[in-house]
Amino acid sequence: MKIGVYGSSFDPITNVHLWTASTICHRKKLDKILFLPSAKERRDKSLQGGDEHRTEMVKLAIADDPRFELSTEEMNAPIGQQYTYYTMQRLKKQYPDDELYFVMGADILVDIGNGSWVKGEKLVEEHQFIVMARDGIDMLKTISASPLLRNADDGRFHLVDKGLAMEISSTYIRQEFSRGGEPRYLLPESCYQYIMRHGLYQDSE
Ligand SMILES: Nc1ncnc2c1ncn2[C@@H]1O[C@H](COP(=O)(O)OP(=O)(O)OP(=O)(O)O)[C@@H](O)[C@H]1O
Ligand SMILES: O=C(O)c1ccc[n+]([C@@H]2O[C@H](COP(=O)([O-])O)[C@@H](O)[C@H]2O)c1
Repeated sequence: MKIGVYGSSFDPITNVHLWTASTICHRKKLDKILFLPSAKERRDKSLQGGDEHRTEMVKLAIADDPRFELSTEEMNAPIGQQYTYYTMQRLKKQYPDDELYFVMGADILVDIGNGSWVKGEKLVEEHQFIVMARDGIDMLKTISASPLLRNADDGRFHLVDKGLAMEISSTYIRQEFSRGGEPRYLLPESCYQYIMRHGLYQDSE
Protein backbone atom coordinates (compact mmCIF):
# COMPACT_ATOMS: atom_id res chain seq x y z
CA MET A 1 0.00 0.00 0.00
CA LYS A 2 1.03 3.60 -0.60
CA ILE A 3 0.41 5.67 2.51
CA GLY A 4 0.67 9.45 2.93
CA VAL A 5 1.54 10.76 6.40
CA TYR A 6 0.04 14.22 6.81
CA GLY A 7 1.43 15.94 9.88
CA SER A 8 0.00 19.14 11.30
CA SER A 9 -1.03 20.68 14.56
CA PHE A 10 -4.62 20.54 13.21
CA ASP A 11 -5.44 23.41 15.57
CA PRO A 12 -8.13 23.13 14.23
CA ILE A 13 -8.34 20.93 11.10
CA THR A 14 -9.65 22.94 8.11
CA ASN A 15 -11.33 22.24 4.80
CA VAL A 16 -7.98 22.86 3.10
CA HIS A 17 -6.35 20.04 5.06
CA LEU A 18 -9.10 17.75 3.74
CA TRP A 19 -8.98 19.07 0.19
CA THR A 20 -5.17 18.84 -0.04
CA ALA A 21 -5.23 15.32 1.42
CA SER A 22 -7.83 14.21 -1.07
CA THR A 23 -6.03 15.87 -4.00
CA ILE A 24 -2.70 14.20 -3.33
CA CYS A 25 -4.40 10.88 -2.63
CA HIS A 26 -5.93 11.07 -6.08
CA ARG A 27 -2.91 12.46 -7.96
CA LYS A 28 -0.29 10.24 -6.34
CA LYS A 29 -2.51 7.15 -6.23
CA LEU A 30 -2.22 6.75 -2.48
CA ASP A 31 -4.33 4.10 -0.77
CA LYS A 32 -4.49 5.87 2.53
CA ILE A 33 -3.65 9.10 4.34
CA LEU A 34 -2.71 9.10 8.01
CA PHE A 35 -3.68 12.35 9.71
CA LEU A 36 -0.99 12.86 12.31
CA PRO A 37 -1.71 15.60 14.86
CA SER A 38 1.47 16.92 16.41
CA ALA A 39 2.01 16.88 20.15
CA LYS A 40 1.15 19.86 22.30
CA GLU A 41 4.64 19.87 23.82
CA ARG A 42 6.54 21.17 20.84
CA ARG A 43 9.50 23.43 21.12
CA ASP A 44 8.76 25.47 17.98
CA LYS A 45 5.09 26.33 18.29
CA SER A 46 2.61 26.80 21.12
CA LEU A 47 -0.71 25.13 20.41
CA GLN A 48 -4.08 26.47 21.55
CA GLY A 49 -6.26 23.38 21.42
CA GLY A 50 -5.56 20.51 23.83
CA ASP A 51 -4.57 17.12 22.42
CA GLU A 52 -8.00 15.65 23.08
CA HIS A 53 -9.93 18.41 21.32
CA ARG A 54 -7.64 18.44 18.29
CA THR A 55 -7.87 14.67 18.00
CA GLU A 56 -11.65 14.66 18.33
CA MET A 57 -11.98 17.26 15.59
CA VAL A 58 -9.75 15.24 13.24
CA LYS A 59 -11.93 12.18 13.93
CA LEU A 60 -15.10 14.13 13.13
CA ALA A 61 -13.59 15.62 9.97
CA ILE A 62 -12.40 12.32 8.46
CA ALA A 63 -15.25 10.09 9.60
CA ASP A 64 -16.90 9.80 6.17
CA ASP A 65 -13.82 9.14 4.04
CA PRO A 66 -12.52 5.56 4.15
CA ARG A 67 -9.12 6.65 2.76
CA PHE A 68 -8.47 8.82 5.80
CA GLU A 69 -7.22 7.57 9.19
CA LEU A 70 -6.10 9.17 12.43
CA SER A 71 -2.66 8.36 13.83
CA THR A 72 -1.88 9.38 17.41
CA GLU A 73 1.67 8.13 17.02
CA GLU A 74 3.26 11.56 17.43
CA MET A 75 0.87 12.86 20.03
CA ASN A 76 1.43 9.88 22.32
CA ALA A 77 5.18 9.72 21.85
CA PRO A 78 7.45 10.20 24.86
CA ILE A 79 8.87 13.69 25.39
CA GLY A 80 11.82 14.24 23.09
CA GLN A 81 10.55 11.69 20.58
CA GLN A 82 7.82 13.90 19.13
CA TYR A 83 9.77 15.03 16.12
CA THR A 84 9.02 13.86 12.63
CA TYR A 85 12.26 11.86 12.30
CA TYR A 86 11.32 9.64 15.25
CA THR A 87 7.67 9.45 14.24
CA MET A 88 8.56 8.23 10.75
CA GLN A 89 10.94 5.64 12.24
CA ARG A 90 8.12 4.25 14.38
CA LEU A 91 5.59 4.35 11.54
CA LYS A 92 8.02 2.47 9.29
CA LYS A 93 8.08 -0.30 11.92
CA GLN A 94 4.30 -0.29 12.11
CA TYR A 95 3.94 -0.48 8.32
CA PRO A 96 6.97 -2.56 7.23
CA ASP A 97 5.48 -3.69 3.94
CA ASP A 98 4.04 -0.35 2.84
CA GLU A 99 5.47 2.70 1.07
CA LEU A 100 5.30 5.75 3.31
CA TYR A 101 5.35 9.34 2.05
CA PHE A 102 5.60 12.33 4.37
CA VAL A 103 3.16 14.97 3.07
CA MET A 104 3.97 18.65 3.47
CA GLY A 105 3.68 22.12 1.99
CA ALA A 106 6.56 23.90 0.25
CA ASP A 107 7.03 26.17 3.31
CA ILE A 108 8.09 23.08 5.27
CA LEU A 109 10.50 22.04 2.50
CA VAL A 110 12.21 25.42 3.01
CA ASP A 111 12.44 24.83 6.78
CA ILE A 112 13.91 21.35 6.40
CA GLY A 113 16.33 22.63 3.75
CA ASN A 114 17.50 25.34 6.17
CA GLY A 115 18.44 22.66 8.65
CA SER A 116 15.89 23.73 11.24
CA TRP A 117 14.37 20.29 11.82
CA VAL A 118 15.56 17.74 14.34
CA LYS A 119 17.66 15.15 12.44
CA GLY A 120 16.40 16.72 9.22
CA GLU A 121 19.23 15.31 7.13
CA LYS A 122 18.60 11.73 8.23
CA LEU A 123 14.85 12.22 7.80
CA VAL A 124 15.42 13.27 4.19
CA GLU A 125 17.87 10.43 3.49
CA GLU A 126 15.53 7.77 4.80
CA HIS A 127 12.10 8.76 3.48
CA GLN A 128 10.03 9.89 0.53
CA PHE A 129 8.07 13.14 0.46
CA ILE A 130 5.06 14.58 -1.28
CA VAL A 131 5.52 18.35 -1.40
CA MET A 132 2.60 20.63 -2.24
CA ALA A 133 3.15 24.05 -3.81
CA ARG A 134 2.47 26.92 -1.42
CA ASP A 135 3.02 30.66 -1.13
CA GLY A 136 4.59 30.90 -4.61
CA ILE A 137 7.68 29.05 -3.35
CA ASP A 138 9.80 27.59 -6.16
CA MET A 139 10.17 23.98 -5.00
CA LEU A 140 12.90 23.02 -7.50
CA LYS A 141 14.97 26.06 -6.54
CA THR A 142 14.43 25.31 -2.86
CA ILE A 143 15.88 21.84 -3.41
CA SER A 144 18.83 22.99 -5.49
CA ALA A 145 19.68 25.82 -3.06
CA SER A 146 20.00 23.46 -0.08
CA PRO A 147 22.88 20.92 0.07
CA LEU A 148 20.82 18.92 2.57
CA LEU A 149 18.00 18.52 0.06
CA ARG A 150 19.82 18.39 -3.26
CA ASN A 151 22.25 15.66 -2.18
CA ALA A 152 19.29 13.40 -1.49
CA ASP A 153 17.36 14.37 -4.61
CA ASP A 154 17.14 10.98 -6.30
CA GLY A 155 13.41 11.19 -6.97
CA ARG A 156 12.28 11.10 -3.36
CA PHE A 157 10.63 14.53 -3.57
CA HIS A 158 7.31 14.18 -5.35
CA LEU A 159 6.22 17.72 -6.17
CA VAL A 160 2.56 18.57 -6.62
CA ASP A 161 1.04 21.78 -7.85
CA LYS A 162 -2.49 21.48 -6.54
CA GLY A 163 -4.02 23.76 -9.19
CA LEU A 164 -5.50 26.27 -6.78
CA ALA A 165 -3.67 28.14 -4.06
CA MET A 166 -6.63 27.78 -1.64
CA GLU A 167 -5.28 29.23 1.58
CA ILE A 168 -7.22 28.63 4.76
CA SER A 169 -4.96 28.62 7.78
CA SER A 170 -5.79 27.34 11.22
CA THR A 171 -4.44 30.61 12.58
CA TYR A 172 -7.03 32.59 10.59
CA ILE A 173 -9.84 30.38 11.87
CA ARG A 174 -8.68 30.75 15.48
CA GLN A 175 -8.58 34.52 15.08
CA GLU A 176 -12.08 34.54 13.64
CA PHE A 177 -13.40 32.63 16.63
CA SER A 178 -11.68 34.91 19.12
CA ARG A 179 -12.43 38.22 17.44
CA GLY A 180 -16.11 37.78 16.70
CA GLY A 181 -15.68 36.64 13.09
CA GLU A 182 -17.61 33.96 11.18
CA PRO A 183 -15.35 31.09 10.06
CA ARG A 184 -18.20 28.59 9.74
CA TYR A 185 -17.63 27.32 6.22
CA LEU A 186 -13.83 27.19 6.41
CA LEU A 187 -13.93 23.92 8.33
CA PRO A 188 -16.25 20.89 8.48
CA GLU A 189 -19.60 21.70 10.07
CA SER A 190 -19.09 18.98 12.71
CA CYS A 191 -15.83 20.65 13.79
CA TYR A 192 -17.41 24.11 13.79
CA GLN A 193 -20.18 22.80 16.07
CA TYR A 194 -17.62 21.02 18.28
CA ILE A 195 -15.68 24.28 18.75
CA MET A 196 -18.87 26.20 19.58
CA ARG A 197 -20.03 23.50 22.00
CA HIS A 198 -16.72 23.46 23.87
CA GLY A 199 -16.08 27.21 23.65
CA LEU A 200 -12.67 26.67 22.05
CA TYR A 201 -10.39 29.41 20.69
CA GLN A 202 -12.15 32.23 22.53
CA ASP A 203 -8.85 33.72 23.70
CA SER A 204 -6.68 32.96 20.69
CA GLU A 205 -4.09 35.35 19.34
N1 LIG B 1 -2.89 25.70 1.40
C1 LIG B 1 -1.88 24.85 1.54
N2 LIG B 1 -1.11 24.50 0.48
C2 LIG B 1 -0.08 23.65 0.65
N3 LIG B 1 0.27 23.08 1.81
C3 LIG B 1 -0.44 23.39 2.88
C4 LIG B 1 -1.56 24.29 2.83
N4 LIG B 1 -2.09 24.41 4.06
C5 LIG B 1 -1.32 23.64 4.86
N5 LIG B 1 -0.34 23.03 4.17
C6 LIG B 1 0.68 22.11 4.68
O1 LIG B 1 0.06 21.24 5.61
C7 LIG B 1 0.91 20.97 6.71
C8 LIG B 1 0.25 21.40 7.99
O2 LIG B 1 0.09 22.80 7.94
P1 LIG B 1 -0.56 23.61 9.11
O3 LIG B 1 -1.73 22.90 9.62
O4 LIG B 1 0.51 24.04 10.07
O5 LIG B 1 -1.09 24.82 8.23
P2 LIG B 1 -0.94 26.31 8.44
O6 LIG B 1 -1.88 26.96 7.50
O7 LIG B 1 0.55 26.64 8.24
O8 LIG B 1 -1.47 26.43 9.93
P3 LIG B 1 -1.18 27.43 11.11
O9 LIG B 1 -2.06 28.58 10.79
O10 LIG B 1 -1.60 26.66 12.31
O11 LIG B 1 0.30 27.78 11.05
C9 LIG B 1 2.22 21.72 6.41
O12 LIG B 1 3.07 20.81 5.75
C10 LIG B 1 1.76 22.81 5.48
O13 LIG B 1 2.82 23.23 4.65
O1 LIG C 1 10.72 17.34 13.48
C1 LIG C 1 10.84 18.57 13.54
O2 LIG C 1 11.88 19.13 13.90
C2 LIG C 1 9.65 19.40 13.15
C3 LIG C 1 9.64 20.79 13.27
C4 LIG C 1 8.49 21.50 12.90
C5 LIG C 1 7.37 20.82 12.39
N1 LIG C 1 7.44 19.46 12.29
C6 LIG C 1 6.26 18.71 11.74
O3 LIG C 1 5.76 19.34 10.59
C7 LIG C 1 4.36 19.10 10.47
C8 LIG C 1 3.65 20.42 10.22
O4 LIG C 1 3.87 21.24 11.31
P1 LIG C 1 3.10 22.63 11.48
O5 LIG C 1 3.92 23.38 12.49
O6 LIG C 1 3.12 23.29 10.14
O7 LIG C 1 1.74 22.30 11.96
C9 LIG C 1 3.97 18.39 11.76
O8 LIG C 1 3.88 17.01 11.48
C10 LIG C 1 5.12 18.65 12.71
O9 LIG C 1 5.33 17.61 13.65
C11 LIG C 1 8.52 18.76 12.64
